[in-house]
Amino acid sequence: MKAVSLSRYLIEEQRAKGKIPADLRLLIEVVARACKSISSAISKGALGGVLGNVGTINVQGEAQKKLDVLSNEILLEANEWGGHLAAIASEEMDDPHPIPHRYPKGEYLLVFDPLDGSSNIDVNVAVGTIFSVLRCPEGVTEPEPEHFLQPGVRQVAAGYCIYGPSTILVLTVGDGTVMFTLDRDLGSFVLTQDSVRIPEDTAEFAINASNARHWDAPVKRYVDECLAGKTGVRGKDFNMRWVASMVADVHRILTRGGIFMYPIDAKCRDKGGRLRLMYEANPMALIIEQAGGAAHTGYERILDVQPLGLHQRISVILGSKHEVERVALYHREPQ
Ligand SMILES: O=P(O)(O)OC[C@H]1O[C@](O)(COP(=O)(O)O)[C@@H](O)[C@@H]1O
Ligand SMILES: [Mg+2]
Ligand SMILES: [Mg+2]
Repeated sequence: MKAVSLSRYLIEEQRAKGKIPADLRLLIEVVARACKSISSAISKGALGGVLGNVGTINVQGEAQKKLDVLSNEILLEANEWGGHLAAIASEEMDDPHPIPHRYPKGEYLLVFDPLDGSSNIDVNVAVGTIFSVLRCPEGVTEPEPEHFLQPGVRQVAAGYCIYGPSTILVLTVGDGTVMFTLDRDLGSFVLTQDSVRIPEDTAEFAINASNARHWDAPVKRYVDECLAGKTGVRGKDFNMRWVASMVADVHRILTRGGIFMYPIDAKCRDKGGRLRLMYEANPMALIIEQAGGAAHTGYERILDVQPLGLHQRISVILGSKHEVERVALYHREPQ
């Protein structure tokens, strides 16, 4: 069977379902091209001089890694001349980046986490890029931060690229979730999984257990019940995994099911949570829902949250549907 490249897939989707306008297709292709460059830089490791810190602090107050900065530059450079965008926002930039020579029809807003899982770069563990595409509101010529503040349901596309043993691009345009693997010999992303489906049940959970003493009661109850295994109320043993790269933890869930939690807790309550709404929670929530999973804060569906800030943080509980529903139920029940 002939390999289906990302470009061919997008063109066929555009023709068959009219789902992907030409501008959006080109925008996704530009992002994918940038991800190939990031993948290449990462694979060089110490030989490419890309490990370690730069010595600067980003808008989140976190030390920037050389690869955070480089990935951001690669994505900016690729997209600012693409002509399909009105503005770009990133984890690594305080404010939106305007497009210098905006094509009159540049009607999209691109938001990204250029390098997710930064703490794993120097130890050679999988990292990734997460992106979200929104429509620029009608009549807006110079987008301001407020124009990005649209609930996740309004995303027209979302995806991530994981740089692991292989480089895989996962994409949704709101019509299912698909995966492409980078063929380094051909230099192109090739479709390797159509219609990704997450099993509704699971016996695997992911949470940073070092925060256990800060957790709220519903999360503690859920994890305690998993840990009790066969002898507890769940009547089955659970496995636990935590990569500390959201892309890698989400990728495992898309591949074999599971639940991922970075819930709001006493430690991060004043910030609203740990993970970022616009370029981590929202794109991942769309990808997960489009694969039959669920994504919740514990109190509401992530995609329904009205963002209040570009770099807003939020509680995240996502993955196998029945497990996410169970955690949400524990949040509703009186403790
Ligand atoms: O350090 P912790 O608590 O394990 O947090 C890990 C989480 O932080 C993140 O690395 C944050 O992403 P960035 O590297 O883009 O800041 C997530 O990918 C991951 O789920
Ligand atoms: Mg991240
Ligand atoms: Mg990051």
